[in-house]
Amino acid sequence: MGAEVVVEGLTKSFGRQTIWRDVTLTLPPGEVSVMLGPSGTGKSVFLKSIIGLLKPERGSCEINGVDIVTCSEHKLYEIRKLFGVLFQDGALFGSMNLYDNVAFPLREHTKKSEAEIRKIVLEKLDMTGLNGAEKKLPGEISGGMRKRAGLARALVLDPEIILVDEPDSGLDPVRTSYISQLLIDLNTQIDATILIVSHNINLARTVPDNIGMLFRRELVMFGPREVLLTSEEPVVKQFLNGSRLGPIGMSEEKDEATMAAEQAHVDAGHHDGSTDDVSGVVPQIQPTPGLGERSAVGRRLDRVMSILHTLPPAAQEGIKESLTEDEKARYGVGASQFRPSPRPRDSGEWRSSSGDLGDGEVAELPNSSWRNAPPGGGA
Ligand SMILES: Nc1ncnc2c1ncn2[C@@H]1O[C@H](COP(=O)(O)OP(=O)(O)OP(=O)(O)O)[C@@H](O)[C@H]1O
Repeated sequence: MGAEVVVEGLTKSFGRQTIWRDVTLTLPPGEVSVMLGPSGTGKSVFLKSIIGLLKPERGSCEINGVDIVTCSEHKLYEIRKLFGVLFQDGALFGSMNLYDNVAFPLREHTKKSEAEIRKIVLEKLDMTGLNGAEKKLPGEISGGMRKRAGLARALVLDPEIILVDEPDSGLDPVRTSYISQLLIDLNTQIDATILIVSHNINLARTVPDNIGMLFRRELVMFGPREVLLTSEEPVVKQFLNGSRLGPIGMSEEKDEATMAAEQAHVDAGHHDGSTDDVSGVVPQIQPTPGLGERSAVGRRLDRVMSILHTLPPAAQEGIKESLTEDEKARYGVGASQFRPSPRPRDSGEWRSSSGDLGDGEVAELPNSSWRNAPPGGGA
């Protein structure tokens, strides 16, 4: 199973520009999480901070008990070996064929023989659907293939945590669906913790177990997918519907007068720019038949059911509706005596800033009805 990543009170600035502050969340081990946010909100900066390529000014990011913000360079080097990273463009070496690109980390960081390396490289190329393409140069293949080659390379050191920066960038919707399926299949096969940074709505709706969103220099939310997908929070609704109506503007956030003018424009019959009316909890992508079940699914269900009473009512409904009859019986859903058992403080629970929540209580967002998980909280 992949490693847990516990982020607490993380703040990152460049000079006087704060990118985000006080970000607190837990990436549950072996689960898939997506960090959403409009362009420029610091998603890539977040990803680079988690792997220690950038140093946040405050807060901690603990992996296997090591805080990568304050640990020594030596420890950081060791922790980085747990990671596989897919950068936006695949970050392949242009002069090397795919085989050598994928073999590169093994030749650099291990003492494996060429025969062992060959076995691993061919296995990872197979997992990413690149059988037979090993002699191609990055310049000779499509963007989607380059991404998959980048993923194959990210897999060769058997990572416990995979970070994926905008897997959909530059891809058409169909290729984006394929890469979404591939990410779920990889999670099924290796049970790694996966964090995807993206602003692709379809990917966010269908791939992750947990979703977070960065906006206005803070983490607006982070929690089980059902929380964000059923959220009435204006910024979340606007983002998920790709609409001009809401607090997100062309570049910076909008003032109230602009929002009112835009609302009047739409009320007068003009289109708001959104492309679909999908709402609520849509089904999550399942592993390709033959690969078996994702181990994360059962673990996540236990975890989510144990914090169900702390979630917003719409999210609770979404989760209950997705349960099979067996699951309902197992968790006592529908029975009047249903009351999930409390979990330990650092179990990745969704919670409010005021601490633990009781039945029927809800968490709060800054300036709105729901809040991100504060210190100790998370997915
Ligand atoms: N090394 C750096 N030095 C100074 N500023 C930086 C650095 N890296 C990123 N930034 C700034 O941090 C902000 C957030 O950038 P980031 O690339 O993380 O956004 P993003 O949410 O990933 O955007 P997009 O969705 O467009 O990729 C931007 O204003 C960017 O200019």
